[in-house]
Amino acid sequence: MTTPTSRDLTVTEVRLTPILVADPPLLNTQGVHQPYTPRLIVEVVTADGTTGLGETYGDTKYLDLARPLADRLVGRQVGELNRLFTEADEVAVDASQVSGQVDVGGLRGVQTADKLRLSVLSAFEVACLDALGKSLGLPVHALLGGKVRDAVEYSAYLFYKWADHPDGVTAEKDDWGAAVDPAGVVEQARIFTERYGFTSFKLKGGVFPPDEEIAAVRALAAAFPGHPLRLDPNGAWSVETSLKVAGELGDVLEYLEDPALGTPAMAEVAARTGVPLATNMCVTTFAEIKEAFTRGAVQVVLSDHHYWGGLRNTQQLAAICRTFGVGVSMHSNTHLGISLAAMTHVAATVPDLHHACDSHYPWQSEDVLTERLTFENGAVRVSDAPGLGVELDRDRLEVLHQRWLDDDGSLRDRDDAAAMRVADPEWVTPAVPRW
Ligand SMILES: O=C([O-])C(=O)C[C@H](O)[C@@H](O)C(=O)[O-]
Ligand SMILES: [Mg+2]
Repeated sequence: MTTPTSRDLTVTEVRLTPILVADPPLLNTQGVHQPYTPRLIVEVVTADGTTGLGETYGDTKYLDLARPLADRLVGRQVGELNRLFTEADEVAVDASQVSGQVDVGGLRGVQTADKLRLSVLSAFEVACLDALGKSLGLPVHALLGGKVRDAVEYSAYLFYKWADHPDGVTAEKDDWGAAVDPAGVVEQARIFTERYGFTSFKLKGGVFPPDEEIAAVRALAAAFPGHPLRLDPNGAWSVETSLKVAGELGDVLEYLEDPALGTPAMAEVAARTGVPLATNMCVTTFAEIKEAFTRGAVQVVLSDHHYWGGLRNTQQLAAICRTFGVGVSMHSNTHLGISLAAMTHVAATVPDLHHACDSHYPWQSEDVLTERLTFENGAVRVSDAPGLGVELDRDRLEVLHQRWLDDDGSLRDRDDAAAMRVADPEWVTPAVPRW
């Protein structure tokens, strides 16, 4: 009989490294992406020398919470995941950071103290699971109950886009070219299929008047007949505009994502169209589920382990969705490979995942991993290596952290409207509904 090796999984250190990563000039209803976007890399180190990795938003209000939460983790066992949540509840959130605030990109739904805590906590939970998995020799999906699929399908995340950031702005060059009309969107979709094999397409809308976006989706439908298509204007439309778009695109859309803002408007749209509605804006917290589901406001919830508070909460969300007959898939914000790995592990464990998940990863030319994750036929293979199955490139981390240190503060909080004002000084965040 073999004696189990004793491992000391006490957390001895939590390293927090804010970084700025290159982001192309992607357009959304708020404005344009900054040339560099903030992320926070979390490393949880245990007494047996294992390091677990996590990643979350890197804006100041997330960083301000991360330090007190990290301090509470030291001395705990990495397996004490439930306690993370009770500890987090005790960390105060500055009310001015949340009350009445639109989030940093204006795109992530309601702001609450709890959601802010959960967004930070998600990175700690993932890092603890990574450390635990590495130490036990088990992949994260096994710690979550095991995978039900070997690969997770993602969709091409199409954006209206300028060829370059505005003149005079320091930025990394990208090779995607511009996409500001239907032909440009179709060309971008072709590049996505050639490079990554995606077969579903989501267009980020709310940028141009709805007729132009309808034309772009029609052009996609003609170029990729029968492929699942989605359009997401981030709540930029009125109920009547949403219904007009649903009427014109109903035959080609897999779903319409957050056409109008908030549960009442979504419920009204849902009641008057047969096109399924998806959301990552009106249901982003457990508290919002009851009203939205009982009113039939959404047919697909796009989970996001960052703002739902980690991988296990994502599984709980999926179970609630299943109970109500609501579909589940995944939302994505500008993220790196650690989060893509985490998304892939949890997605692999969700039995009824019937839609390809979103991922911004192809837009992120920079990462902190020794090896980038890859898409094959539009899917990421589920790693069976211990933990998340990714490795930190400390030199890259240092370079991207140095960029954050060198920044004068103007890029440390994502602000798409401010980035737009560089090109158009008159730009103000559009009032909603915009159309
Ligand atoms: O609704 C969505 O899918 C998003 O908000 C994803 C991203 O935030 C995207 O819109 C962006 O970064 O411009
Ligand atoms: Mg969305």
